[in-house]
Amino acid sequence: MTAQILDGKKLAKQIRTELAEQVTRFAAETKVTPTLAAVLVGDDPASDVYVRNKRRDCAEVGIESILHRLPAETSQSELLSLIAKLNIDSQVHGILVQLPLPKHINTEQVLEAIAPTKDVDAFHPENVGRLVQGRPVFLPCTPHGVVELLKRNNIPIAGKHVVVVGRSDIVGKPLSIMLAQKGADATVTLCHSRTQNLPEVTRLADILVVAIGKPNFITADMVRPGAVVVDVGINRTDAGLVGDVDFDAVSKVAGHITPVPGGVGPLTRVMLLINTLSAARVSSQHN
Ligand SMILES: Nc1nc2c(c(=O)[nH]1)N[C@@H](CN(C=O)c1ccc(C(=O)N[C@@H](CCC(=O)O)C(=O)O)cc1)CN2
Ligand SMILES: [Mg+2]
Repeated sequence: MTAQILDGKKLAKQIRTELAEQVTRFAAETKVTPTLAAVLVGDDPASDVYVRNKRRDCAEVGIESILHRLPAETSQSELLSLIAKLNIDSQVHGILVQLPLPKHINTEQVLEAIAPTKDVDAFHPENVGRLVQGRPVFLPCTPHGVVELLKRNNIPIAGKHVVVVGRSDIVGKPLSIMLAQKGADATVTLCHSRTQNLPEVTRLADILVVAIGKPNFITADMVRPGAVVVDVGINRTDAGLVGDVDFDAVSKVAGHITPVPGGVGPLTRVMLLINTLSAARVSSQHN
């Protein structure tokens, strides 16, 4: 068997085309251009690429983006005061602080300083709480990207057993909550580094989502034949960019599989655009 490829790059392009029309209509009706402030601290090369790509996506759909590039030595209070300024700037609808931040910065405190109404990453505790309670304002970008990739490829989720490997705040934790929520209705198992007999558990999955940051960790024997495999990992190795799934081996067993690159990553970026437009809509209703 050869798995069907879930092409995130193509789908992201299609959603951006839809979004461009929505942004044009919104701007015509309100005379407001949705605007994202991107905060990049330090010189992590990967973060640099991600922020550049996000800003290119914004330009493509008609969202304005403003880059605030700060040196690695920026202090906690300098960063907090920039966020305080962006919070009260009525021209700014969304604030994105690219992670990871330098080690000396208290990331939790920074994320909590972003106004929840401008928190287009949905990392603020208020937005995480709203997600858990099933009344989100913004959905977190990568988990939303995973769900959209499944839905738009007509992969049923309701009643299916989804095994999520990795319990990060950005991916595994929120994704497992979203999938178990009413409306998505999956049965979810969340696995992590202390899970016993991991291959036995992953083999139970109708849909296996992996987000652990370990190159080629998921091997063919860990996947039930015909399962849907979603690889959220992005690992830079000597062999280039690879996911958490051994793509060549697993694609011989799985029914569907996402590639890396070109799978979940491009959808993560699209969901940020959706949240920025949504933040601008809410803000214009209040003005
Ligand atoms: N503030 C945030 N920081 C981080 C997030 C996030 O959602 N918000 N997630 C990751 C990084 N990330 C977005 O910021 C991200 C990573 C990768 C991609 C992507 O499109 N990947 C491409 C490959 C690009 C490459 O060559 O590296 C792909 O998979 O095809 C998008 C977003 C941590 N930080
Ligand atoms: Mg820190």
